[in-house]
Amino acid sequence: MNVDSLDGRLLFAIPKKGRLYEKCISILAGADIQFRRHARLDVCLVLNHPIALTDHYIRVFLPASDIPSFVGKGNVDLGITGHDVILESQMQEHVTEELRLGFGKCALQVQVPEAGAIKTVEDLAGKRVVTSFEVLSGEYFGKLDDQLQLAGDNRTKIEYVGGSVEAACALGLADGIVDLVESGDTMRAASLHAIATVLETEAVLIKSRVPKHAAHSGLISLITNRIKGVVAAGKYAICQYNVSRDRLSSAIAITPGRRAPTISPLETDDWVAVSSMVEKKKLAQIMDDLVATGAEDILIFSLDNCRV
Ligand SMILES: Nc1ncnc2c1ncn2[C@@H]1O[C@H](COP(=O)(O)OP(=O)(O)OP(=O)(O)O)[C@@H](O)[C@H]1O
Ligand SMILES: O=P(O)(O)OC[C@H]1O[C@H](OP(=O)(O)OP(=O)(O)O)[C@H](O)[C@@H]1O
Repeated sequence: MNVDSLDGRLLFAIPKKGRLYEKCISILAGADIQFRRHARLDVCLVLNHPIALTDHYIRVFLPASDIPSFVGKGNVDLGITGHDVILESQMQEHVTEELRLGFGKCALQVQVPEAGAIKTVEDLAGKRVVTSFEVLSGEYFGKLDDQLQLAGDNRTKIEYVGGSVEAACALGLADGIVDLVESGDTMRAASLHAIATVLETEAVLIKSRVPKHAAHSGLISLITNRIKGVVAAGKYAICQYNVSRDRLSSAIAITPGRRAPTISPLETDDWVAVSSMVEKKKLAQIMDDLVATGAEDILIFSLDNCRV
């Protein structure tokens, strides 16, 4: 593909590797945006789109950490990356976070050796901190140093490393680190523990505040709505059950739905069937409560996709 073929097309960046990659691919597959990626080529044409999209849309694979600045400067129209990465690259004024995507959830935490003398961030202030997040860590310890009135050489020393941050204390490079924690396995394996949280983060869909092509705005909304549908389908399920009319109001209070539940008559006069959207993470409690209220034949259906 030559560079001219990018002209006028909508560009959508997703991380080329790493923690967010697989989920991004499955979200875009759910939005029915198909593509073929050639070996060693980080730009690829979308294959399948309905007439309005054909030849207007290109997927670009970039390092997660570069996506905010490409989108923020308007070179790329849409992107998926971590909220943490947007703040670290100081692009929050230049992009809008359109949608939280519900994956890539973790926390940026201050960590120190479990067995060491440092127990609090105040103990760590003024010492050496190693991190890949030097902007966010600099802001965090800058405020702390100010509060503790540390000046000059007594202020916290932040040093950047590109990876394996968790090894820095054991190697004698740092007194503490700032790094991402999800399960805590990496932290525990390095005999570290967290003493403060700098930031909670998850993957987000972003768009530029300064788009280069105003003509893309319709396509951007269409893609955003498709992705919203895929994300909502992952969050909700359909709950269907039968309940007697005299218990209907208490059952509806348990499953109010997004707008309202669908209620259908059954052949038996005094019973109805109820169908309602429910949050997946509340399913077990909802089913317990429905049983307790007298509902029967409770069925849960997964959603493949939706528009809500
Ligand atoms: N353990 C984790 N659990 C959940 N999300 C994570 C985790 N680690 C990283 N992330 C999210 O994924 C983003 C990219 O992290 P990842 O470690 O995959 O980057 P990478 O591809 O190795 O980095 P780079 O492209 O800068 O080399 C992070 O900024 C964060 O938002
Ligand atoms: O709490 P956990 O579940 O162990 O996750 C945390 C780890 O995940 C990330 O690194 P990743 O494994 O993506 O590799 P990287 O260090 O090469 O970025 C992060 O930098 C931590 O090291």
